[in-house]
Amino acid sequence: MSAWARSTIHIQEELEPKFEEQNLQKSESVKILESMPTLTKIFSMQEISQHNERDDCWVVIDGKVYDVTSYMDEHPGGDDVLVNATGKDATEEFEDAGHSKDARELMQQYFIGELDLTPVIPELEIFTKEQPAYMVQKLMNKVTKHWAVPATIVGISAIAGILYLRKK
Ligand code: HEM
Repeated sequence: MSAWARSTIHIQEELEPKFEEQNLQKSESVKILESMPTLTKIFSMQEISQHNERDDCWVVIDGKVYDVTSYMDEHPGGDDVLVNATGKDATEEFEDAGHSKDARELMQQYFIGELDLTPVIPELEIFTKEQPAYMVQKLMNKVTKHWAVPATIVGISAIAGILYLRKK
């Protein structure tokens, strides 16, 4: 589980069992906290795809992540379809199966978080303080590699110059 996911555990999830265990009254501040929108856990596709077995199965439908492990035996569509739906966005397959309104309500029980939709930014070339030295080095490498081009230009110019002067 990512650090971000760990740090965004639902307040309710944390507090409810403790209150029940100790038979405590909730204070006003706790009630206010509970009425506030809770933070959703965010999972990367890489992390989600590790839960791809019958006894540990997460699926992604419409950007939402569901832990369907405990639903395996009850799923009318079978357990295989759920296992096969792991590691990818299974929205299309879910919709193709024509799930009823009841099925859509039921799935809320298995909701555990959302898919991280942050685009992966390609690593940018980092220019350091040594940039001028780096550029000179790059230029030198190019000249060493393609020395024949400037040498030919200089040679042709010299021959043309000599021929021109001789003509005069
Ligand atoms: C939390 C997730 C899911 C829940 C709660 C769920 C629930 C259900 C339920 C209740 C049914 C019975 C028909 C209905 O009432 O619509 C069903 C059927 C089915 N589901 Fe799911 N489902 C889930 C995910 C999926 C996924 C991800 C797939 C495919 C990749 C899938 C494929 C099917 C299929 C093929 C059927 C059988 C349809 C038929 O025989 O008519 N389900 N599901």
